[in-house]
Amino acid sequence: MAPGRRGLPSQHTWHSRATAVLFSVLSVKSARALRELRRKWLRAAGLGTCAALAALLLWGILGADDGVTEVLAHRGEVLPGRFIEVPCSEDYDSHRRFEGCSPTKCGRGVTDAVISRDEARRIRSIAEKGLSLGGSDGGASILDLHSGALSVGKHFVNLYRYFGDKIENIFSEEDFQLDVRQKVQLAVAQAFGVSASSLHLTKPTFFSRINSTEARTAHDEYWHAHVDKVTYGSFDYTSLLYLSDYLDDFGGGRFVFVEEGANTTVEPRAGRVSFFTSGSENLHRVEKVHWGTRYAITIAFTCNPDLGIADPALT
Ligand SMILES: O=C(O)CCC(=O)C(=O)O
Ligand SMILES: [Fe+2]
Repeated sequence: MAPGRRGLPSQHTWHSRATAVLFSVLSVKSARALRELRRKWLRAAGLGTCAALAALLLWGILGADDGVTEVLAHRGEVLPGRFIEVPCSEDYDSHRRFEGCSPTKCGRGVTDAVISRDEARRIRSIAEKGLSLGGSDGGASILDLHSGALSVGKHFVNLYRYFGDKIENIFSEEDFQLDVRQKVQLAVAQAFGVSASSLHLTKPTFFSRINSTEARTAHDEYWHAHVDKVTYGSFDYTSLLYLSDYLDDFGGGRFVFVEEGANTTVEPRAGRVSFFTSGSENLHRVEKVHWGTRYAITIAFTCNPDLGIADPALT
């Protein structure tokens, strides 16, 4: 062996060492890369878990807010009729009873077979015409064709007084000749086993238009749970005729029967009639409308002939 080369690593040995160094550098690098990858993966998994937990929490909060457990009427179905009986509250005992009319059978029903979608469209155009004359500054406007009350800004005006004879240019005789009241009255009477002639239209019976504009006055706060018999006094049977479609015309705005742990919704659909006895067995509210415009009519019936009103007419 040449002395000069003693002690020097052979090419092979050097190469091996270089490879070893390279490998150890690589293995340090790859271990670091692996650690980095694991850290990234853990971070992504952690973020994913957090997002899933947040979504669950949000869903829980929103779900708890609505507490909806059952849908009495889906927007997409066409119901010939659905009726759920519920025990009557004692609310009717503190009012004068009218035999054969005051509720002894209580409950709630929905039908899509009483008012056609075409009728609903015509009625909606009356609501649109009337409400276009005014409208609340907040999200909820009403038009009561019987009393003439119309939301304007933060108040109400009397449509008939305010517009006088011009009203005849706005509404046609035909607008007032729709026999919606009569059809709804028959459906309500039939469902509750009372005679239609014992029911009388009562006030307020009104069109409502709701959008997502922020409330300005208490009149705009339509979303609070309430009992119609308490709120309106004369009501024995409440009916609602919907004039627009949930999720096509507006979002939010479902009707909710409020019960402990078992809320039930009615999803509005043009032509859908929802009706129920007006006592606290049917505590209810309307969800806030998030987008679009929701049109409906509240048509109320009383058993007390003294509290009855005539059908709206051009006065
Ligand atoms: O428009 C609705 O769905 C409900 C209205 C209501 O509760 C009422 O007018 O008392
Ligand atoms: Fe109500």
